[in-house]
Amino acid sequence: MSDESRPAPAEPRQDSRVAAVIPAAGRGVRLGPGAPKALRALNGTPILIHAIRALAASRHVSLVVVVAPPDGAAEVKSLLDAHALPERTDFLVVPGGASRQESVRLGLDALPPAYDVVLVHDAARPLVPVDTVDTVVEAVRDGAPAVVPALPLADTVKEVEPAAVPGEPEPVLGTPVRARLRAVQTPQGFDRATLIRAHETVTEDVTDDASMVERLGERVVTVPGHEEAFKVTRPLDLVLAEAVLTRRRLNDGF
Ligand SMILES: Nc1ccn([C@@H]2O[C@H](COP(=O)(O)OP(=O)(O)OP(=O)(O)O)[C@@H](O)[C@H]2O)c(=O)n1
Ligand SMILES: C[C@](O)(CO)[C@H](O)COP(=O)(O)O
Repeated sequence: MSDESRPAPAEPRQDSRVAAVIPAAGRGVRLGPGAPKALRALNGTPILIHAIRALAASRHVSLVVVVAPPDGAAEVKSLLDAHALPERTDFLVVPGGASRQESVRLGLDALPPAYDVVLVHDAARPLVPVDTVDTVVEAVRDGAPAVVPALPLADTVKEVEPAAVPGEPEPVLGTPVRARLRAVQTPQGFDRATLIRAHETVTEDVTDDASMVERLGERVVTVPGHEEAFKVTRPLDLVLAEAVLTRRRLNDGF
């Protein structure tokens, strides 16, 4: 985008209303057979309920839009009724789509007009601390059109030529400088109009919402992520999530 056609930098939006869209429609194939991942239990409570509570814990978030498995909206509504959630937060449930991108778009379609800041948060990141949520909101309110929580990498990363057959050796093409790399998490926070424009414009498959905004040529910034905001993807992640909850209980003294 040329400098002339690029929109002026966003103004701070301190009084903006904040909604969270929680895509929860994935199957959880990498977690192994069973119910859709968001509906599986973590210490006896569905992963989705942990994620909703984590977002609703932020005093900034006044609406949570849950994007349910395509045939699971009624079940998710019952789950929300059955679990204690903050009364100051409104909830909507919509059915999701075949990809994360489509599910997020369906969640955005359901957003009432009053909300001008949108967080997109994976149900699969049930333990994100409220301070991380608040940091993302504050950065958007301070004028960033797109904000991602990010952490430095512990591993060295190689670019490879992916093998046609999984498990076969893969030629290494290069080693990006690790100090310049970040692993990004959710919630990712957006100026609503920017995120909607990104979803209307970008048709390629991407793995997060911020990369759609990057493709518009808009500014995306990072804020510090948190190690407890990890994504429950494989079975070992559930073990880690249970350990984190145990540590929190011990730290809280009950
Ligand atoms: N069609 C889809 C696919 C994914 N998601 C959501 O996007 C988030 C991140 O996706 P991921 O962790 O990859 O979940 P799954 O797609 O369920 O995992 P897998 O690839 O192992 O099946 C999850 O909260 C998931 O529910 C979604 O709402 N709709
Ligand atoms: C959005 C995300 O959580 C950022 O790290 C991630 O890209 C989701 O990827 P997935 O393949 O859908 O798990």
